[in-house]
Amino acid sequence: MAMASNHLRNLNRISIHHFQALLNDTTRFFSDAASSLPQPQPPSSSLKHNELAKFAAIADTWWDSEGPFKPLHVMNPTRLAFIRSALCRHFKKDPYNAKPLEGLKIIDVGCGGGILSEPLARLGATVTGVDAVEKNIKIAQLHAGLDPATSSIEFCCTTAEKLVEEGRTFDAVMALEVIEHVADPAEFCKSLSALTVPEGATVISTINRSMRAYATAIVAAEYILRWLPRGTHQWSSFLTPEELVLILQRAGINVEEMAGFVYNPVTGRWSLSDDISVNFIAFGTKSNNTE
Ligand SMILES: C[S@@+](CC[C@H](N)C(=O)[O-])C[C@H]1O[C@@H](n2cnc3c(N)ncnc32)[C@H](O)[C@@H]1O
Ligand SMILES: [Mg+2]
Repeated sequence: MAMASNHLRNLNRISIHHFQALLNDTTRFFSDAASSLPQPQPPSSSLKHNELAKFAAIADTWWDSEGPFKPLHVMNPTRLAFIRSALCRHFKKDPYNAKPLEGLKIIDVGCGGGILSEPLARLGATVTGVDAVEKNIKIAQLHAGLDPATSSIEFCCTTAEKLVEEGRTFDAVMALEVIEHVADPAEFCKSLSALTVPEGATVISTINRSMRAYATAIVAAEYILRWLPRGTHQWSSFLTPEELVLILQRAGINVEEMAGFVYNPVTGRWSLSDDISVNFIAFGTKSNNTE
């Protein structure tokens, strides 16, 4: 596992170099300030425009592993380990295979710059990444296009609910660090469920609405350590694990596994833990008799 995460980190380092050069060449692409703002959207159950504007404002830093998305980059090997093992177990795939997710159609909802979509594709999955911010999708396409192993990812600026209207379905649906930014979490979960095939899997990660989360994920991360821009998270928008389990259950998804992510300030690494008091991830499956 250590070797795998070093490999991922190296890939990241190589690609950031090429990516910065490509990004410089395409400044014209992004120079129009208006294009960095989310365009007016038709009414939609999940969109919260002030949340989208926050991500549009820092979109060109997605692949800067020392920038505002550093926590996601550092957390990525840990959350990927959880997803990989849960998907392999559920879909009876060999976790020791070089491409254990081969044959699975996976959607990454709220994919941002593609930090999760890319390693999922490298594990063999057929990946679709969607995000409500156009600029994120352009960055994701540019970055994934640099590597033949990720260039086949389908990126699209859209929402889960629009894909439901189009009748799209996937073996596994991911929404990592997104639900705390949507307008209506219960409706969002219904859309994620509708995108999941019967007996498919849904994975959600988010931040617990606990006092510890207020102290660490907001006060420390935004105001003391300045890992994230101030105002990134609203404590009142967080869901407790119990609330998430309930709204997923009402949407037809049974949560089968949950884990916490815990940060070690000495090593600067995240690890999986039973402690779900701050960051947590839930793996659920859709029962056979729901739509
Ligand atoms: C914290 S980022 C997480 C990115 C990615 N999932 C990851 O964990 O690496 C949240 C992303 O969700 C997107 N987003 C927020 N609300 C959305 C919605 N209703 N539909 C689709 N994307 C949304 C934002 O534009 C942003 O890129
Ligand atoms: Mg967040």
